[in-house]
Amino acid sequence: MALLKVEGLGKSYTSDKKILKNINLEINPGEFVSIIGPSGAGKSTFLRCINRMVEFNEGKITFNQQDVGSLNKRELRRMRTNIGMVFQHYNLVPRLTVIENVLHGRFGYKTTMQGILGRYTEEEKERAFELLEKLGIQEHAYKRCDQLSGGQQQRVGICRALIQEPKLVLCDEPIASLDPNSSKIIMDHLKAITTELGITCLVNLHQVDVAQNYSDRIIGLNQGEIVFEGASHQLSEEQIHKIYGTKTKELIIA
Ligand SMILES: Nc1ncnc2c1ncn2[C@@H]1O[C@H](COP(=O)(O)OP(=O)(O)OP(=O)(O)O)[C@@H](O)[C@H]1O
Repeated sequence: MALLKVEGLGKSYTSDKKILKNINLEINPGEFVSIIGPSGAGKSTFLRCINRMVEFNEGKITFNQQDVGSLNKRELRRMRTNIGMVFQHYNLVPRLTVIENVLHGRFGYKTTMQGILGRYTEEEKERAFELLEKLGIQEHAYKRCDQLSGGQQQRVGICRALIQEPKLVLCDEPIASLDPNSSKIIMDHLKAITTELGITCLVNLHQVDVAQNYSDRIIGLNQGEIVFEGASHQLSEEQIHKIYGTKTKELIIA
């Protein structure tokens, strides 16, 4: 059974323009799926509709057998503990330490007061260190996040998402601010750890070659519509042209 089912999804921010148009798709447990498409295609909007960071106007989203659109505030908060997010600009608290930022991923499980006081169990702290170790940054645990490189900060962002014990991780252009070396490290880690933990991953990407290298499946968005959906090896030059409206792959990657 699909972990995520999207039916007839539509989103407009203003009355004169539809950003997402009749999006239909299913994501199965354990899949690694990339969404590609030109700037403004609606990739971020789509990702944000899934956990209702952005409210959608039309259609239905079913996550983990729950009708996302019908959840009240409290139910939504509970559902969001099952969905981790990784952002382009990491969204860490720069003046806090690495370990504190990772533990923030447990916020959804805490009362407001526990969260404010930073009350975490020994088990949670141990898990945070385990994840930092898996991502190769345990030696930085007590450094302030703003002392780390971009690639290291993104690894903290991934640890923070994973400590939630999510069923799904949504990654919104996780390597857009990184150089090619750091990008490879991040994608390798993301793929390896989500595979190891059996976590489903939905990733917005600008780089077609990266999507092809890491994904089980690729979804191509153009002007708010799905214009391609298939296994990575099915993405031909012609399909890429259709997604981006360009003639060569070089133009897209540049
Ligand atoms: N909060 C908002 N209010 C109004 N319009 C918005 C808002 N957020 C996004 N948009 C518009 O929606 C369209 C799609 O934006 P979105 O960020 O989802 O695209 P994208 O494919 O992720 O683009 P990029 O790759 O550049 O991040 C754009 O035209 C954008 O200007």
